[in-house]
Amino acid sequence: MASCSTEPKVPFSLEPYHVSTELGFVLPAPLVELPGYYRPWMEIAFQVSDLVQSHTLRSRIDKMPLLSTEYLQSHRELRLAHLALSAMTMGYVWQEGEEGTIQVTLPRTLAVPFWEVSRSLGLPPILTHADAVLANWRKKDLDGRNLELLVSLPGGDSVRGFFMVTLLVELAAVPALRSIPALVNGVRRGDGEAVADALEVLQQSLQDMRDTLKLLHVYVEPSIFYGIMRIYLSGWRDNPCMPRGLVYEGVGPEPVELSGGSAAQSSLLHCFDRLLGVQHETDSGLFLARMRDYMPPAHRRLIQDLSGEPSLRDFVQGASHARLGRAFEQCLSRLVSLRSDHINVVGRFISVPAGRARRLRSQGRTPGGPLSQAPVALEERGTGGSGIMTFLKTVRDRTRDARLLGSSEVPEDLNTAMHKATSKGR
Ligand code: HEM
Repeated sequence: MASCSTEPKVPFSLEPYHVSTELGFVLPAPLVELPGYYRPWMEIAFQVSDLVQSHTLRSRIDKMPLLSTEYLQSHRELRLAHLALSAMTMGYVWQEGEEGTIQVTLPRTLAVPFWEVSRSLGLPPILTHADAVLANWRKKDLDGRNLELLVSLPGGDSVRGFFMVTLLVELAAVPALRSIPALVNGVRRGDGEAVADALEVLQQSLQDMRDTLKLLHVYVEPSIFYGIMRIYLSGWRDNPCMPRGLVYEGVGPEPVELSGGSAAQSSLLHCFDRLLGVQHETDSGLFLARMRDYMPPAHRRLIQDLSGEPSLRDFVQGASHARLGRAFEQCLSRLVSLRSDHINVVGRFISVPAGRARRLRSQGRTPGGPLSQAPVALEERGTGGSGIMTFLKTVRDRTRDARLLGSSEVPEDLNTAMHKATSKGR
């Protein structure tokens, strides 16, 4: 957040940003059906996983009629259409694995409506976090206690586990999102008590997000994630299997490069970084900024607008308010821990199976089970296309760097550097 001394007249509110007080960034009550005209899409979308497994998805999509998008009217209709068309697109592109993509062109009957729906929503024509997680759920029972996915991809229960746990992480963050107006308005007014209260809510949400993230270890099987699911989340940018991108037939002759679906496209941590004054390094900052192009525009605008608010970090530093300082430091410390937990997840779900597959290949053996299907080109890369571990560790370390100088928990190397700097002048 930038420093700014003038106090705007209108209090900050989440109203303009499509953030629900109950569900945060999650789309409330997603539709489960489109008007009957769109049955040819929905019949295929609900069976993507089976059709890929029987290698018949491409031929089904090739025979699909070209439908007009003019009967899609509400935001929720467009979101369901985007989810359905994106799942079909991922299945179409990756049905034959990494070897079978070089010549792929997305057929007109899929490419044209997908392009139009994407343009109406301000989302890119590829599967995003906003599709697979935020708009891909429904209540299974009338009492709403069980949730299920609307549209799935190959990988069985692990796909369900992966998308559902990510959804639960989004829900765990809702109290923190709800406290953003109190936090921003508190800084504007110079009200240390109100800001400390809001930071304590953020701190608790970050802990709840950490606890929820652990569920991945229960509900997702690493070899299924690595060997089967991952390719269907992958995009056609920075991906050696599709170096030139994907041609959207009927849209234009040039291939288009787009990153795959990743929770790096979740708006949560982007907002928390802005609030807490975390500054990312150039390369990782550019990657994260690019991920914002994959978010619903209203959520992207929230992140942008938070950057224009007076700096919370400067406020805390200037306030000499013990509870406020503690709450701020705790938030950063939990955000660092959340990122460290996530690095462990990535180690278990990507680095370990990738290492095993590489070892077997170097011994001239073919990995068995789901690992035999793992895409080799993605070994060192995330589905969003990043070089994984360096990126994630840099992002985590820069979060740590945002801690306040003089904090008792400042890392040792920084203390040493400060000591050297201050003793020079003596
Ligand atoms: C099997 C589970 C997961 C794996 C293997 C995984 C993997 C990755 C990878 C490789 C990246 C680097 C960016 C890219 O290229 O996509 C990334 C980024 C990221 N992921 Fe995950 N992820 C998992 C689950 C989650 C969940 C459940 C969340 C929580 C919502 C999450 C949040 C993030 C965030 C926020 C980033 C951006 C980096 C940051 O801000 O620290 N991930 N993830």
